Amino acid sequence: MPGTDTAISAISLTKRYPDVTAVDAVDLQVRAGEIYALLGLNGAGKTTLIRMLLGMVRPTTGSLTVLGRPVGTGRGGPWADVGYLVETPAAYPELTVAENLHLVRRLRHQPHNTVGEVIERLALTPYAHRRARTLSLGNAQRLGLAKALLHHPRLLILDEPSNGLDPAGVAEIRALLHDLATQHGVTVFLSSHILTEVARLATRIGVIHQGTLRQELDTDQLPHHLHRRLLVATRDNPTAAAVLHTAGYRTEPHDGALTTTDPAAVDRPDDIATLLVRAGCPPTRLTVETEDLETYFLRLVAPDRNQP
Ligand SMILES: Nc1ncnc2c1ncn2[C@@H]1O[C@H](COP(=O)(O)OP(=O)(O)OP(=O)(O)O)[C@@H](O)[C@H]1O
Repeated sequence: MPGTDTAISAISLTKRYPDVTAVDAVDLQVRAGEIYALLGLNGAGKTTLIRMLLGMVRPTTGSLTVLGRPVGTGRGGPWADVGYLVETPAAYPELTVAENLHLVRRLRHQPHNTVGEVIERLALTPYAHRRARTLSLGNAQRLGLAKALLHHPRLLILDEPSNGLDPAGVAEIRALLHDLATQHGVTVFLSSHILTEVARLATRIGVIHQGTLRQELDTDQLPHHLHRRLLVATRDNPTAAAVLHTAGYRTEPHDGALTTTDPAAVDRPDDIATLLVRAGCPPTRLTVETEDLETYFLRLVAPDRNQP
């Protein structure tokens, strides 16, 4: 049984469609107060998993509790404490932003002033009296987030919340979600296909690929997972390679230089420099390169894909 500090608990959660297993035996525990990012390529199973969390899609097998309550498609779930945004949010197109929010407010039994507050919080003040159908994609997304947040939920479940936002909007939403989690104890579960973005926001990342959860990692451990290599160039690379080989380092030629992933070399480039200077082959270039986050992500989810 999940404890009270568990916001989401899924055990062997599976959704099979006739042609594809969209989510395949996923075990997931999200702790209260975490910002958990589900990361995956298009078609990985993110939306299906999120729809199951919200009771919009019935799992084929597996069990699921949200805020300690079993999720069914009927009434009586944890929904009063949950805010959500799934794909491009729907709004009444002929109603204004404020009117749309007042409708949600009445359904959620919230006081009148919550609408003004959430409009301000989501930087929607200039658009409050614009019809929803005239909003840009980014502002429609903001309206969707406003609807999700209006009733001060304890858990936010967001499918691609940065979808359609420009870089300033992405940064704003990131700051907002960070503030909700750290200052107000809100648990945030979100999906994304952009590792660089979630790496700046999430406390934990789950990588989903072809319906299975391939890896979970704490974001602060991310640097330890990135591949590193030492790149060294000299005026005579074949001789340098021979010197390093004799000293026990395996190198490979790369673009006018030599590279090695040997941790002893990557951690101590000064040793390599000393060795080469003593052999009369001083380095003209010596750098440690760290894999970028996107390359790491692709390596995790699609090792068979051609990478640059
Ligand atoms: N209602 C459905 N009927 C049949 N197959 C479906 C259905 N919904 C999703 N799928 C399939 O399940 C798989 C996972 O889809 P899903 O939408 O969950 O992925 P996703 O990670 O959210 O992708 P994206 O980033 O493109 O939104 C895909 O192969 C998709 O075609």
